[in-house]
Amino acid sequence: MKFPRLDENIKVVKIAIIGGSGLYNLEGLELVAEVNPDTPWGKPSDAITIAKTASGLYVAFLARHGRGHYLTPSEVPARANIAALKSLGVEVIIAYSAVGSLREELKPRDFVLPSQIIDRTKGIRHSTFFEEGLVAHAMFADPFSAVLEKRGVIEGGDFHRQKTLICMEGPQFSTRAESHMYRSFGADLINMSVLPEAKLAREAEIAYQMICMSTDYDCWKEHEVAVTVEAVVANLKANSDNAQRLLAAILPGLEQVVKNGQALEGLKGSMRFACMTAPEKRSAEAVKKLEFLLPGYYTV
Ligand SMILES: CSC[C@H]1O[C@H](OP(=O)(O)O)[C@H](O)[C@@H]1O
Ligand SMILES: Nc1ncnc2[nH]cnc12
Repeated sequence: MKFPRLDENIKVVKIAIIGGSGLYNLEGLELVAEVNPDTPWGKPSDAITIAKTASGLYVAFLARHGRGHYLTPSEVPARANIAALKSLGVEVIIAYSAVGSLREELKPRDFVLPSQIIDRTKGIRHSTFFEEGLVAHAMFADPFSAVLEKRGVIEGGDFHRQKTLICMEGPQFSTRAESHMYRSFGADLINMSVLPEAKLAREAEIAYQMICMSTDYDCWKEHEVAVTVEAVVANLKANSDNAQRLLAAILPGLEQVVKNGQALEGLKGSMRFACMTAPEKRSAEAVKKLEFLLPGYYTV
């Protein structure tokens, strides 16, 4: 399908959805444009589609692994994805992810809102916008947006809440010994995608929440078959209507939060003060790149 480029009628797109494994398109909304912006960190995973909601707001959709799933979790150009969304005006990202469950009570096809993250990626992913002459340290103690919970955007009993998500490198799944170790760490869920996406959203001052769809019990259950892609995909397919319904249910709350200017509570301006590098020591090249993301923050 062909769409017009983002035009002057669409001035700003404040809400974005990142689709993970099995979720490659937005359904039920009128698609009005498609963009594929260049950023100082390259091109995003795929073209970004823009849809219009019933109340006239615009929503961007980006497939994390590309439509057709051609990027491994480690190859996802997370900096370009976040920078491209920011350049459209995005203030809130809802990111979907297929996850393994490390707890009996988090059953396959359940939806889970994680509140914490443990990093088990291996340092091979670009995980910051601040490097090479411009140093900043973002707060990340609470990695997901408090505003979305506080303002009742994501409410109701359909979710497990307050769970810890561990992010592994992949693309291979874990060994049984690793799966047991992650449980002993206190992790409840496992995926390969929340990092560096969540860190970069924080650096870009975008409110970010991941919605996890449990697809398997990984491999910690000694006498049960270990996770396979077939099992993950079967549960994702069975659950795709629920995922789209859930999105439709939270969109009005998201729209309210952005309309009321509440999305960036506690975030807006935070990266100005997180910068450590003295103005005269800032690399011109780094400042130029950061100007794309946070205009006016670091220019001297
Ligand atoms: C298809 S199983 C492993 C794969 O699924 C998850 O992807 P996403 O988070 O984009 O839904 C997981 O993180 C792995 O990348
Ligand atoms: N068991 C698992 N490990 C890592 N990522 C996953 N995504 C879905 N299931 C997973």
